Amino acid sequence: MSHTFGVDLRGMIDLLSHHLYSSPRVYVRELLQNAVDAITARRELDPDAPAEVLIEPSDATADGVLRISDSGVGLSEREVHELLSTLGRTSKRDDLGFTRQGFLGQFGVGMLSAFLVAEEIRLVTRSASGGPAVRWTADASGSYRVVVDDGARAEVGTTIELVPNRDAEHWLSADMVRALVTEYGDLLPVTVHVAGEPATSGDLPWSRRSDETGADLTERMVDYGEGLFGFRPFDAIPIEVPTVGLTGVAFVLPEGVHPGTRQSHRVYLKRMLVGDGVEGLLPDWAYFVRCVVDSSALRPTASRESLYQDETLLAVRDELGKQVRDWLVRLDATDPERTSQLLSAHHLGIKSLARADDEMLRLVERWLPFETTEGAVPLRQFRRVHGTVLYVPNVDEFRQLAPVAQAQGIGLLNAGYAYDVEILDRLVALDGAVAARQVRPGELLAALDHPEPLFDSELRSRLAEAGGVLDRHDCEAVTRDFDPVSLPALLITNVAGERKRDAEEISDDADPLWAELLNELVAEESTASQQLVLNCRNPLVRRLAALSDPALVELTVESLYVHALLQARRPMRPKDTAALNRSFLELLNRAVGDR
Ligand SMILES: Nc1ncnc2c1ncn2[C@@H]1O[C@H](COP(=O)(O)OP(=O)(O)OP(=O)(O)O)[C@@H](O)[C@H]1O
Repeated sequence: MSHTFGVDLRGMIDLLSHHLYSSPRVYVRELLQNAVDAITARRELDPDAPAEVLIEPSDATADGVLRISDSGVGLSEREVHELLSTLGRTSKRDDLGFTRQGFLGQFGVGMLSAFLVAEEIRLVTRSASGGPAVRWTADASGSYRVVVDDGARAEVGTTIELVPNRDAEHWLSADMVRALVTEYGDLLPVTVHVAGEPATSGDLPWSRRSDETGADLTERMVDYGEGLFGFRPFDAIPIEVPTVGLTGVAFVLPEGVHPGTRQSHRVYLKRMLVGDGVEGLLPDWAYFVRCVVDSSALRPTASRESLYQDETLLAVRDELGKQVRDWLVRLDATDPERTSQLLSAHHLGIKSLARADDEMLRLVERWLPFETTEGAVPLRQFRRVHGTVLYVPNVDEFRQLAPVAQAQGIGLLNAGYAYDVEILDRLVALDGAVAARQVRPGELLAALDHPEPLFDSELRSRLAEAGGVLDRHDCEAVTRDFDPVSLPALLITNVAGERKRDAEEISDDADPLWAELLNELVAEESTASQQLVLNCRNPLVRRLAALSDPALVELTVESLYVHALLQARRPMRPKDTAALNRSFLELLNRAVGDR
């Protein structure tokens, strides 16, 4: 046996009025929306019908109720029962349930928001389709009365009265109502009067005025943006997506916006404000852009406080992203100075875009300074000098290798920041392998000179005497001659050594065939995972070769290792910290003991 769901009206009213909307303030929007829709419906029948919305706030009426009157299409007695008194029923959808063009409402629940501030709603209406005037009164408990009262109202249209809740009176006062009407309805095509004064202007601020040049419009928009945000935008870009009746302006923020900041945009739908914290209108990379737009076809969620995330919104997001990007490319062609300013303010978003967009990549290549051994230089300039961009993908490694590379006349680029490596990879994909190449620290070794043999063998014997001090740190000593002279030693990772150690660990418990294969792969070369490259030009290293006390040799070698480790900013393992303490205290001891 089948049953029909029962509905507890009081519960529904509570749910919709208190939990759908985030604040009681939306009651103004819902009433305005109904008044404007009613006028739209009447004008479909009679284009010359008056278009008036008048609001008398509760502190301006003798009986303390808020009154809103419209010259709209009105409702017949049957419509009052069917539309006003049935939850979810609306006159703003067609027979197939699609939203009717030109109407703001669509869900058939908005009227209930009046219960956020009112304990009773009274409505008097006369329909444009004839019939007597009707009174409808509803209270928050979910009961309503309908009375036919032809004397209640002479003209076609509707007047709604809200009897304030005891603790919601301030929401219905003149100042509040005027502020809310202007906030939500400023762009509405129908002028709304509050206490006899117009509270809306009806103009889309971004529409070009007849006497205005493009430059004037931009200037006015930048002023408008400053009024909205409290700071002067970098630029204002006109945007338009005709397929969804969208027009507006995208403001490029000046600087200091964090890439993690949520983008939020001011969105109007059919000229009624949805909100100024609406998300998802632009791609994530455009975090430095804020839009103000109006659309006739994007869909709101039922609360009308955000946009419905559908295919259309995704398509609009792509299109708006494209328009911002095109503006950037245009800016680059017409005003390079400003482009470079913009890039330095918002490099992260633009870099992220460059990973998949060739024009953006060229822009980044041309303008964005990268840290290099020659200072902050754009990629293109660096390529012009060095042919190939040699880079290290790690900031600390760059800091360590840069002075050495620089002294040898090798240009090195720091690709250790977000998206750098991907950008360089893309450059290689476009321009070929000659464009950029990652440098392994070991490669730098090959560029360094070998020391003079006599000194080398002397130093090596000292190192041999120092016994296993470097072995303990899984490190092998390498001797080279290089600049800067002031740098005694350089610690680099030995990729081959690391691979060998991993292979050994794996082969311990791998099947014999696999182990053999691995060992073959890493058979030759050193096993240590780090190399301490001693600079034979450095005075301290030179003195090291001449030391006769093996304990002092060991102490010096370990101190040089720890110093190089600190320089390389590698994470300190417990045994490294122990070595640091040991060598530091021992050096101190010797220094103090000598006195
Ligand atoms: N001022 C008015 N004049 C004429 N009809 C009205 C008026 N206010 C409400 N109505 C009728 O009552 C119906 C229900 O209104 P309600 O505000 O609850 O929902 P809606 O406007 O249809 O949709 P939404 O929930 O999206 O606002 C409307 O569809 C409309 O037919």
